[in-house]
Amino acid sequence: MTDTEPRICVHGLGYVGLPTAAVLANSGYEVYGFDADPDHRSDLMKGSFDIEEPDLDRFVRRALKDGLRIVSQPQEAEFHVICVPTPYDKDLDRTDLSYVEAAGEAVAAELREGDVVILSSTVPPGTTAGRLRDVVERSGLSASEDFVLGYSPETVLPGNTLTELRENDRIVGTVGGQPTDRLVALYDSFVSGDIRTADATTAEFVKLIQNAYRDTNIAFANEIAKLAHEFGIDSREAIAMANEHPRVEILRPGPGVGGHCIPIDPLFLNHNNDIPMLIETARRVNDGMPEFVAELLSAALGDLEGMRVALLGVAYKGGVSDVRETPSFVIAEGLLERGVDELRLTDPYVNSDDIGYELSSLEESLDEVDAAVLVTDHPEYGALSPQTFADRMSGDVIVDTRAMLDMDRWEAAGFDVYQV
Ligand SMILES: NC(=O)C1=CN([C@@H]2O[C@H](COP(=O)(O)OP(=O)(O)OC[C@H]3O[C@@H](n4cnc5c(N)ncnc54)[C@H](O)[C@@H]3O)[C@@H](O)[C@H]2O)C=CC1
Ligand SMILES: CC(=O)N[C@@H]1[C@@H](OP(=O)(O)OP(=O)(O)OC[C@H]2O[C@@H](n3ccc(=O)[nH]c3=O)[C@H](O)[C@@H]2O)O[C@H](C(=O)O)[C@@H](O)[C@@H]1O
Repeated sequence: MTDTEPRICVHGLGYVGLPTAAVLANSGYEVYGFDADPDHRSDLMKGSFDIEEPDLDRFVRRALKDGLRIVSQPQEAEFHVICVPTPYDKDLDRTDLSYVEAAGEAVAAELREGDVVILSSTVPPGTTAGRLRDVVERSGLSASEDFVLGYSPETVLPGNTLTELRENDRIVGTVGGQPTDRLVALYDSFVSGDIRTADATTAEFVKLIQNAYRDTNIAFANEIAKLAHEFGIDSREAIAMANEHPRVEILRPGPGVGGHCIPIDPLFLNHNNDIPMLIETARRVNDGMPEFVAELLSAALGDLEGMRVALLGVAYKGGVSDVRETPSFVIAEGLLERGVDELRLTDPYVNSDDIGYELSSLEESLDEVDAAVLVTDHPEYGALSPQTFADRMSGDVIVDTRAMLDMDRWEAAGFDVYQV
């Protein structure tokens, strides 16, 4: 980089913004990192944060030494990149865009002619060209003449964020017919994937349909699992055989869909319309899986009243510590409602302090329980030994929602194993 390289202000330093700011700084840019949360800012200034991603710690520390400055106010910069939350307000049935608006106001206060503003948060189609544009134009500058306003969705997979941030293809789109070349140049400078261009609304839409596609496909797998159960068939065997067809690729059934994005983003497509039917139904199918898990357990144990049950895995998917929208909590609530007396939760990746709930070690969780439910597909669970369970459990029921255990081996060891 040279002295003439642009400065970049990243607004929001969470799961997306912090790796983004660090990657930009490590690529040689001068980066201001602004987060609205003062505690998070002061932790970051000390190099401390509780976002767990492979290599992120080292990467952020390196950036903080050279290039990334955590600031208590947004700063003037040639590029503003906005990575703030966009939660879905289920009571109002719409996306909460207040954080995007607040960030837009902060950008407007620092905006100069010629700057580029890029929204990276996931939003309903039309947000950048509508709400965000209105807010940023309060600066007195126009998005079609004086500055460039654009959108570029983030598609990183939690657990593999740093790699995907640098390697995934990207889409960049602008509003007001502005050229995309400066956005392309920015991302091209640190991304090895292809950079595609569109208008901002198309770029917003593409992000949403990617996650709705995955949600819908997982729902299909989950529905197949329920049907297979009904017909007394092994769902995994049937799916593996169906997938031998050259144009069939059914995903893996499981305990439901968790995470910060896939259960939420498809809802953004309903914005100002009532068209989605398939997408909404897929949501309901996936949201119904924790109930199906509870039904499997009830069928195996009879009455759940007074039972002790261990839930293996709290994170929403294997190999991560993220518990946002995790099916484990929904399963736990459902089992308690059905009368389960004692529920033990265990997870090798999650800390009790982070979730405000006491977690047990794997061994403790199994002591004298009537049943164990494997919820999260943590890689470690593939190597579980039936002997450890037999030595500790008082019952012999295992519900394996991820089909990770070798049924024959566990049944030979005396367990009744039920798979989703
Ligand atoms: N977590 C993920 O893996 C992915 C998230 N996304 C999307 O990216 C966006 C951000 O998500 P996350 O990083 O996960 O959220 P997050 O909650 O981890 O981080 C957001 C950060 O923004 C800060 N913030 C809130 N208002 C602010 C403001 N006005 N100015 C500056 N900072 C502000 C918060 O204090 C927080 O630290 C969301 O729209 C999300 O849907 C997209 C792809 C992947
Ligand atoms: C289209 C797509 O693959 N989107 C990714 C997704 O990340 P996320 O970790 O939420 O996705 P995931 O690995 O499919 O997991 C979602 C949930 O679905 C479950 N799951 C996943 C695949 C499967 O066959 N069966 C299944 O039950 C997982 O256990 C998890 O609970 O959402 C991210 C996001 O938008 O935040 C996005 O950036 C990622 O690229």
